[in-house]
Amino acid sequence: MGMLVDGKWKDVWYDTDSNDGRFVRESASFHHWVTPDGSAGPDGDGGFPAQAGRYHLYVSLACPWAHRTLIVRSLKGLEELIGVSVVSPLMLEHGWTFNRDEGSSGDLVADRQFHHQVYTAADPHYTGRVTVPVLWDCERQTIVNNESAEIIRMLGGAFDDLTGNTLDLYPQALRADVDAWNERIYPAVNNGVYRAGFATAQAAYEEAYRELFAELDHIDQHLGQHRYLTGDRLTEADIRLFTTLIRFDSVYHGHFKCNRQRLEDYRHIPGYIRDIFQLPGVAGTVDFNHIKTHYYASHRNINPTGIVPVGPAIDYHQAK
Ligand SMILES: N[C@@H](CCC(=O)N[C@@H](CS)C(=O)NCC(=O)O)C(=O)O
Repeated sequence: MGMLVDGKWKDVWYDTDSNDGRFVRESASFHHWVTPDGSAGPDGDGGFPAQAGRYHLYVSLACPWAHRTLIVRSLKGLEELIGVSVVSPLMLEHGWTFNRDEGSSGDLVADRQFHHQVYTAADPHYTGRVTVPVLWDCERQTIVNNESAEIIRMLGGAFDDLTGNTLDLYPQALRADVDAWNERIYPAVNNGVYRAGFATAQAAYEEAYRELFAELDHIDQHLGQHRYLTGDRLTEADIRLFTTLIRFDSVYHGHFKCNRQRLEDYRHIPGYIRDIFQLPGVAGTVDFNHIKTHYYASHRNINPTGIVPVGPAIDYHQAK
């Protein structure tokens, strides 16, 4: 685990000391946009037209942020257009690395050894964290974007003329509602589990824990009346929430001490998780071996033995 400083790898853990023991997630650094015709995206730059075979995703199957991009790639029928390289689940002194062990693919673009080499290929003087997901442009040999929220938005629309897929995960009429859910779910839930798990002070942990379960209670209540967050239509807000929920009972409940209760003990959340898990193309993106191995065996400051728990035994294929 570490970061790049002026293009050089440094093995350092997150700095929580300067924030009273709180984990503060760094913002992503690459914000270019793929657009249907290469015209300028929200960043104001153009030059990234949607084309089959041009873009490539670097993901970890363990990572909830990267998982969002795999689900949207699948739901939007982009498997043939956008390739994927899967890193090793272990993230240790070199950060994310490439190998071809169980479920990992190696770097299918340039056979690199370390994921940080993808970043220095884009910017030899890059300073910052080296994260997944990354959307790579094989033609310009650079990182288009490394923010999952933006990548799923692009995958959700930019390639529609090529695929003919019209599923709209950010429909105009629901945008305000989707934005509002995203805004409350990111700090309390998506990042909330990390704020609890990576806290290095009791008060910081408890603050995150309280906000997390208050929001989960709210969501459970809401799902008593609605199939999805914004009503009867699946949107990107559901996908963003799902990738945290599917990891919760296996990892966050124990490893990150988010243990007031399991999600399976809620009334409506278990059915919601299964609803999304069982949508065509979603279950194949979920890999509990990578998920559990990554968290329990990579964060040695939290779990020094690196032992990966065998359970829990939860069947997401069953109706609930
Ligand atoms: N804002 C980013 C966050 C991505 C992120 O933090 N990914 C984690 C994996 S779950 C990572 O690569 N961490 C490595 C690090 O922080 O050094 C996104 O949503 O794409």
